[in-house]
Amino acid sequence: MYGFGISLAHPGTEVFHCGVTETAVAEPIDPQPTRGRTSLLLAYLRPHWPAMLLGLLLGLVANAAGLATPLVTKWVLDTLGAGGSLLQPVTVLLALVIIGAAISLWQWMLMGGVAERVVLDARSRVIRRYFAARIDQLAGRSGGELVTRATSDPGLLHEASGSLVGLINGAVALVGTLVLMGTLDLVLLGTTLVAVVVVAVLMGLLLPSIGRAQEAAQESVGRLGGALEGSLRAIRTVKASRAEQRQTGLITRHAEDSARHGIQAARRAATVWTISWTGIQLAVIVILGFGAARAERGLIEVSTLIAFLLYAFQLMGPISELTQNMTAMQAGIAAAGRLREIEAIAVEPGSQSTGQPAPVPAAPTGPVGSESGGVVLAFQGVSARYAPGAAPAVRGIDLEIPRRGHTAIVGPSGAGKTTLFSLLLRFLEPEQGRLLLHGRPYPEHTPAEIRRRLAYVEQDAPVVPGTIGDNLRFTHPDAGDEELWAVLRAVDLHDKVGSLDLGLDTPLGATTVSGGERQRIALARAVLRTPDVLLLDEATSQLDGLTEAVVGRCVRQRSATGAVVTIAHRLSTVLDADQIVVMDRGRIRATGDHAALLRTDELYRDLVASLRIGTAGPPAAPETDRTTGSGTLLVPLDRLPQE
Ligand SMILES: Nc1ncnc2c1ncn2[C@@H]1O[C@H](COP(=O)(O)OP(=O)(O)OP(=O)(O)O)[C@@H](O)[C@H]1O
Repeated sequence: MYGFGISLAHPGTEVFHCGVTETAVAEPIDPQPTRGRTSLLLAYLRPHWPAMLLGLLLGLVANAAGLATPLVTKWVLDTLGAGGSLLQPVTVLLALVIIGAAISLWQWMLMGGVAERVVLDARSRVIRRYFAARIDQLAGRSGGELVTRATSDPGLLHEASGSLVGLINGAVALVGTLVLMGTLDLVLLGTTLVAVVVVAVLMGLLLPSIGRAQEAAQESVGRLGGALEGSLRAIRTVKASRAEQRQTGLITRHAEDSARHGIQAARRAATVWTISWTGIQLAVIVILGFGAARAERGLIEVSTLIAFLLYAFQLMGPISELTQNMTAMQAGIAAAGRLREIEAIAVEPGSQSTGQPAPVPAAPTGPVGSESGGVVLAFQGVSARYAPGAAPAVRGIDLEIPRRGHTAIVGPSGAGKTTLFSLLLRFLEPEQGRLLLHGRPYPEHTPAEIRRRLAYVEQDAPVVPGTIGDNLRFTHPDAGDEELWAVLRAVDLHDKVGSLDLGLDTPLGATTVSGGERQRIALARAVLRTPDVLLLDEATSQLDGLTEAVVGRCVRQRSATGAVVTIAHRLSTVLDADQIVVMDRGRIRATGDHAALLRTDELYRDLVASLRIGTAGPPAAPETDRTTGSGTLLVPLDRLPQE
């Protein structure tokens, strides 16, 4: 009946990867002191206190009905012995049973609802926090581990949510039972107390170790999630490296660890229960022997002995309740500690991670500020690093992006090109210097205000879950079908999508489109209502000629009326640029156009050579010094499943 689910828990052992320092909320959580950790659990329960209070009251009433039952049974027996009418005592007995059952049912349903709402609250808070978090706070953690925190850990609060009410109810029922036993016969009570104390001591010794084993099991589940998610994401590499067995063994070991700790917890729980039951049963036998002897000597009535035995049998109820709720509370406390770690993740300025979603800022009505002249974005003496103490990723960057035209950033791997984009998108804050948008310093804008003026195409061009239409509308959910077809035309996907049975409603799995098509879908999303600046991190994998031509066309069209900044890996892109920025070891080494840089900058000449970009020769298939980190996916869009 009272199972010990292999439940959950995880001490807050993980250390935060804490990047930039501006936030005050990323304090590490001390996982140890139990009192402090209990308050973490209480924080999740607090919003539900009115329902919990009602649950407690209902539980106490049901307890009272249960406690009165043996006494009324004695009344029935005494009336029977005296030859009186049984109508009244039997009616009271029946009423007690029915009222007790009805109230227990109500309490059960009420607390079940509370438990679900506690879990929902916790899950919603974690999800909100993830999407409000600063990129650097999530980047250092495994995706699987983060998913476990949103799915499995809040589930552990389910049982724990009723544990406080259960503990109070159980304690009241235990004390009430003992007191009523005392009113019946003190000698028999003494015998019972010995059994209760033995059981309590054993439980006190074993229960904490059950909690610890459950925590260890949950930690292993978290590691399992992290390793599994990472390996599945790299499944092509895993298979190409013939590492299936190795990965299976590695990940299964986490599952085995979890099972080992779970089995430990189950064994200890079984021991506790066996000892408790046996202890109470032995006590009942002793009470029966003692009681019979006392009844024989006329020291107590037989009806008193029967009532006492009924209480003795009932004792297991509150003891079970206490044990079960203490176990659930241990698991809940550990889960609350893990969830609190997530709540301590630093969020971006202006985000509302704990309340309702942030209000959508007003649509841009045009360039902000006129003081910036022809410059849309500017870096002024910017230095940045990814973690305190790490080497700066970029240093002393001074750069202006004109309102119109194409700026291409080139440089060897690790030169800091992507870091410039991270700073522009406010994924990373500068340590020194400042950035300006339309002449206004970045801190005067929220990240959302800045990002709504930038369109960004990631190098890997990930598709988001959903249909082709969902992907295109991701930035502007209100875009109409006409707008979508227009951008599909712009990236030459119009015919292909048009030939699909479901058209824009075709589901788009990340593994069902080729790398080039993914790039074009991402580009289409970015050029739909393109704002002031298009940021394009060019794919390094060899893309098909059509995609390259489409990208070049979009860049040219866009740069005629607005600003385009590319991290360039292709001849055509570099040649097209109005301004080329050469980066090396975190610094801007030279700026100019292709011809000027070829004349003046040795590194640029080397880069050109390594890309086989000849001033005379035809565009070559680029060979780059970067790896893309993404596999090229080989099923073309026109062969997507038609449903
Ligand atoms: N998330 C990160 N955490 C810590 N260091 C990082 C992170 N991202 C980049 N770096 C470091 O910052 C420096 C600049 O990296 P960045 O990614 O900007 O270079 P890049 O020119 O874009 O290189 P690539 O062409 O290989 O992508 C490198 O030394 C890199 O190791």
